[in-house]
Amino acid sequence: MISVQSVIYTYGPDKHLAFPDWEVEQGKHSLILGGSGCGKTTLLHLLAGLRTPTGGIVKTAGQVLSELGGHRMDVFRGKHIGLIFQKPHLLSVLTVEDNLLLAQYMAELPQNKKRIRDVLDVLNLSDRRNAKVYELSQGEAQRIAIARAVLNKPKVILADEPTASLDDDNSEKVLNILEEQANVYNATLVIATHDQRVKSRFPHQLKL
Ligand SMILES: Nc1ncnc2c1ncn2[C@@H]1O[C@H](COP(=O)(O)OP(=O)(O)OP(=O)(O)O)[C@@H](O)[C@H]1O
Repeated sequence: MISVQSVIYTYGPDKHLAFPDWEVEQGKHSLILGGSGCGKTTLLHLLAGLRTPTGGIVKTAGQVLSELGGHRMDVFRGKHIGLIFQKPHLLSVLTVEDNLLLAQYMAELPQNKKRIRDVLDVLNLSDRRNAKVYELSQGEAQRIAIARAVLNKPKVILADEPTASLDDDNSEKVLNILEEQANVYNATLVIATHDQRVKSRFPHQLKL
């Protein structure tokens, strides 16, 4: 579950963002919508604990994030929050498997190659396990980023414009996988987007 109460974020003297109060129950899916510059990415960063609000309370996976700091926040994020960005942000010189091992390590979880194989299987990416990331297509790399986001069975999945750079086919695939994976783990799924192809699929929406 996530919730945002009286949250403001200040980038500087001239840039104050105020967010409406908002809640998404455990296992539900929602979109964050709004024009360019309205604060969609900022809100996702607040929900992921990548930024600290100037005021108000952000709860993600039932945890008030301001109660966690530094290293504890990093481990909490690694264990309970799956993050997907517009670009995959994988380490391109490493193999797919090594990128996923790194995600387990960062969350202080034991190395579990079987779990990695299982996730890659589900996403139809088993044959790419030993490929270097720079050898992947854009669509494959985005699906690996989803594999990494769901690897540690997070309670919340946050995706920032996950389909922006994809064609219709890959966009459809990525949305199906995101929804399926969120359902399998009963994770709360939040997608920030202005992609029309995404808007029509999710009735629960926050407009900024
Ligand atoms: N690091 C920063 N320093 C100062 N201002 C920033 C910074 N990051 C974002 N902003 C400003 O904060 C506002 C919200 O930015 P944000 O990236 O959250 O919007 P967005 O809705 O995700 O936009 P887009 O759809 O174009 O990606 C914008 O006006 C932006 O210029």
